[in-house]
Amino acid sequence: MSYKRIFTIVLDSVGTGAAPDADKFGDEGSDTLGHIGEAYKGKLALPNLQKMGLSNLRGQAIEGVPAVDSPLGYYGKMTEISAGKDSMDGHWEMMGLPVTQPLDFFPEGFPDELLAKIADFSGRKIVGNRPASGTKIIEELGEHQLETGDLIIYTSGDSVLQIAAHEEVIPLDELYRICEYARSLVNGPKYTLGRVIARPYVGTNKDNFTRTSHRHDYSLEPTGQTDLDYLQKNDIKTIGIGKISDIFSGNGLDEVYHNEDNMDGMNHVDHVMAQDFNGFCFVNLVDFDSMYGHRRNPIGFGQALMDFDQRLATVLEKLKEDDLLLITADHGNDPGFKGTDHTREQVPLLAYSPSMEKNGSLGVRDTFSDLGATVLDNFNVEGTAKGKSFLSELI
Ligand SMILES: O=P(O)(O)O[C@H]1O[C@H](CO)[C@@H](O)[C@H]1O
Ligand SMILES: [Mn+2]
Ligand SMILES: [Mn+2]
Repeated sequence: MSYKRIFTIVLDSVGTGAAPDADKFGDEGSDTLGHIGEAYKGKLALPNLQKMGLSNLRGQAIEGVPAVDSPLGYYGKMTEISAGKDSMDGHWEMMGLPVTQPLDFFPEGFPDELLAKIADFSGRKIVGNRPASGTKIIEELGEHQLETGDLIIYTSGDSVLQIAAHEEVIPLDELYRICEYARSLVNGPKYTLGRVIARPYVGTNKDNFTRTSHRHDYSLEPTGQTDLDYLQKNDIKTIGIGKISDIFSGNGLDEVYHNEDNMDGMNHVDHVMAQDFNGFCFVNLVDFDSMYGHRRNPIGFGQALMDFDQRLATVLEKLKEDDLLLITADHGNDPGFKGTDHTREQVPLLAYSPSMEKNGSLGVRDTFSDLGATVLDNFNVEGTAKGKSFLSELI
């Protein structure tokens, strides 16, 4: 059987337990879903994800979300082979391009030489220059920025250079120009960074600074062809919702929607589901990560999962016989864990189509690339040859 439309929803950072190589990242014991369940003390309710087998795929069920006797479809986990644990690593790997060369990251701050160029280009001084939480650093340096117009540059455990800028001090078009310039400095060979991120915010003082949805990610150009490119070349329609287009620098996508937030993302999913097409719709919902994971807020994270779960009900209802829905994640971001960085975890893999006559386990996949391999297999397209299709297991 082949499906006419495949929808893949990436719940950004919704990991399901430490990966076998978590020790290399200092992430042993991390478990995003498990620790959210614990924080809710049995009150987490995810009826639709539960029906799909969200706890069946785990060794230990999420508190409040028991495993079910007969899941709707197929369930499993995927292990990441990429060198990093950022969104880019996860999504590129899903699309057959694992990031095997570690990218640069700067736990001690960026080299002076690099910052001097950004200061020269922008005519602004630079403050910050260290790993930090984005909300904490604007609390700390935002008022200084209001007074001086200095740029706030910071990083994290990921390969990222982030520029926080008050929208009324450094207007968006200026911020975006500075970020584009910074991007041009970190495309290798000397410095290779996964992402430059514009982080605009508004507010009058440190107690009310709020980041806006005008965030923009400038990713490294994919270093090779991805499954998206192969699909597109073979006239299979490709649609990106949320930050998918940013992550692939627009490559391999026929149609693109940006999200204001998760619910807006689900509106886009509903909109695309109402269209008739033959192809692949790749969705990223980032609020889990940016609003709750990095903020180490398990209650907010759980609420965002419950909100998603409600919207999932409509998606499940509207799926057609020849549609396939895949739900997964790109890395962990355990809100019960130390620090504020992503966590190296395995990710859930849930597969459902109303045409399925059976259910069962897809096991633990050796790489996220199995997802892209399955999509290519379905549309009969030759691609990167990374990953192993599980299409024939879905019956
Ligand atoms: O703390 P904020 O600014 O949300 O930053 C986070 O967002 C980046 C991209 O996900 C991560 O690398 C982490 O630094
Ligand atoms: Mn991510
Ligand atoms: Mn993140």
